[in-house]
Amino acid sequence: MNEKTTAELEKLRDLIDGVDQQLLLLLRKRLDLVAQVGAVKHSAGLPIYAPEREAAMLAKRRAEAETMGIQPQLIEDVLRRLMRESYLNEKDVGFKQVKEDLGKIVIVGGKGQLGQLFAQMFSLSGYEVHLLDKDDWHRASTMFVGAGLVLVTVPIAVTCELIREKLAQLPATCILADLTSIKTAPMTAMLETHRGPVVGLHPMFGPDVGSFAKQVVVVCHGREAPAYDWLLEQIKIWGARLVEAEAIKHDKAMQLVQAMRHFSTFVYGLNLCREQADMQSLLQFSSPIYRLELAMVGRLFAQSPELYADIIFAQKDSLKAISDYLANYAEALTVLESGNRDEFIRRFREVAQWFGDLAPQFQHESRAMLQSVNDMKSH
Ligand SMILES: C=C(O[C@@H]1C=C(C(=O)O)C=C[C@H]1O)C(=O)O
Repeated sequence: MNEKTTAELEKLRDLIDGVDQQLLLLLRKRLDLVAQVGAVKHSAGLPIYAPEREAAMLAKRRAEAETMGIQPQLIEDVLRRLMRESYLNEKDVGFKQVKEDLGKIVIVGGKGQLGQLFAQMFSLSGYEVHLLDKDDWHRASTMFVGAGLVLVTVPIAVTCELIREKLAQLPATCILADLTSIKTAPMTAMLETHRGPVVGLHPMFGPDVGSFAKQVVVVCHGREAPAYDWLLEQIKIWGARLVEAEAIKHDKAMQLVQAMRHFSTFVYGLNLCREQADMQSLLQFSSPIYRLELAMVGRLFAQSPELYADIIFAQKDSLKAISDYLANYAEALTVLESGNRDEFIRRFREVAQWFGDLAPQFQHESRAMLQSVNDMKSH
């Protein structure tokens, strides 16, 4: 670089630094305004997440961007990232308490990660929360006196037994709820053990989400829905979307959504390990999609093996879903072995047709994800 270029670049870079500093000031200002919105919502008992407001705001800003010669997607990306920040910050203000005369909430398995997350959300909403963990059963009967909600969030393998053996003496008006990732067996156990209101919940996210905004919670109705309506309302105020489901249908979906997928991910990792794959060069040569794939596989092994064993072993019928996958894999392999390229293409088309409009939609979605993956690279 000659001196002139250096000087020119330096001048322009100073100006850019100035603009970025102004952006910071504007961000500070926006965060403060959002905090005020949070306070207003808190006192009015409004949900943290306002999808209509977001859609209207995004549409307006996109149109304005267009007239200014800015890619609409750029402002949309920036605003969506800012809105994520808003959910996190609004959360700190706390939430409206929907049911003020509930009495205690006891979280069984309260020291687990999901238990702690729910404990935090209930506390932020003004409820009196008690945690009951493995070593606390000697105090359980006193803890259950005056409880308005007992929420079970223990490993799947012990859920039903624990419900039947330990939760038979709850106050009659107390709500019994669980967060287990299968629903049929725990629902049956709760309904058979407790005479009062029963509801099954399955949060479709892990404990590391910063906020409930836009997250999905599956609801399986048990008994006396009006008694636990406030609980569903409360979860909506936290920003989550509730999806009602029949326990059997939910469990069937989980054979694919959870058991089959986690098991395939496990085998993918197992294979990399057995093959002694050279991770450094895989990373070096990775395209964005492969980087994302490695991240999704690798993140499994950063988590608890017991948790995943529980999820995969939870339903006997998952074995069928997984065996079918293996059969399809083996059969597709024979196409490859026979060198029948036309047959491969025929099947490819068949699957593409089956995906229909979803295939291009997924391509569009994944493009944005892949760009974020690439943005995250620092060298
Ligand atoms: C700030 C608000 O709350 C949330 C955050 C928004 C934002 O950051 O602009 C917009 C809508 C809400 O999901 C609001 O309702 O205006």
